[in-house]
Amino acid sequence: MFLVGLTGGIASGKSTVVSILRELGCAVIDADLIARQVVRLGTPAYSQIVQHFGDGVLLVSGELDREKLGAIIFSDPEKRCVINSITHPQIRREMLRQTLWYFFLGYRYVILDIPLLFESRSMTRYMKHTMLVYCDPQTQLERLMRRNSLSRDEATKRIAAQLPLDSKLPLADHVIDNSGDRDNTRRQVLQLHARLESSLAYLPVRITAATVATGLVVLACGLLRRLWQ
Ligand SMILES: Nc1ncnc2c1ncn2[C@@H]1O[C@H](COP(=O)(O)OP(=O)(O)OP(=O)(O)O)[C@@H](O)[C@H]1O
Repeated sequence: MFLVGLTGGIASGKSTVVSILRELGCAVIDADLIARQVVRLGTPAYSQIVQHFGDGVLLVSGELDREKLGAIIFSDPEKRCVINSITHPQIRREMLRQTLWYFFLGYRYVILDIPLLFESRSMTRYMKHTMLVYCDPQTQLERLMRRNSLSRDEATKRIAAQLPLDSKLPLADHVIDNSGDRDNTRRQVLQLHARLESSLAYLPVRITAATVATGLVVLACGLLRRLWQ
């Protein structure tokens, strides 16, 4: 098995591409969803964040106020480090757990949907391939304005808060250009999926796992035989 990191920019079409991949039966791990799950009420990360930042970051329901936390992360690098040091290990652990699950289910490759893959850098080393969901700046702006009912100015500000999509192009192994219609995007996704499915890159991990498993079985059999003698 091998890992494929999927990324893009705000409103570039990541969810659209992920839903096509899921329709094709691909294994997709959603980093954003995991990031929300690890800070749910009652989780260890939730308790640590409340301990550190106080009740001021809570909603009346007792859940974390994600907007407030987002503002802290955005404006204060030191506090951002604290929040990351609390949440990142939990997020990685859950990603690893899901990856292993898909490995045991026999998937050849697993897609990790990580919106800030290239910004955070630490995850790229685990990816055999990276996939960028791209769309041209004008289309990105129009889609963001339409989807979030934003003015041109507001949408421009949100896009400017991220690395420009064009600067991510040279970092990606594969680019899905989502500037056109959905059928066009679907065709590109089908092509890439076929390429990844036919790749033999999944073999080394499978062979290593099979060798280790065989070794463990032989060892266990040897030990049992000794115990019986
Ligand atoms: N090829 C396309 N043609 C027309 N509209 C599209 C196309 N791809 C995506 N859209 C629309 O553009 C908007 C953004 O797409 P999507 O939600 O997939 O992007 P995203 O990268 O997941 O966004 P974000 O990370 O900001 O949540 C949505 O309203 C979606 O319906």
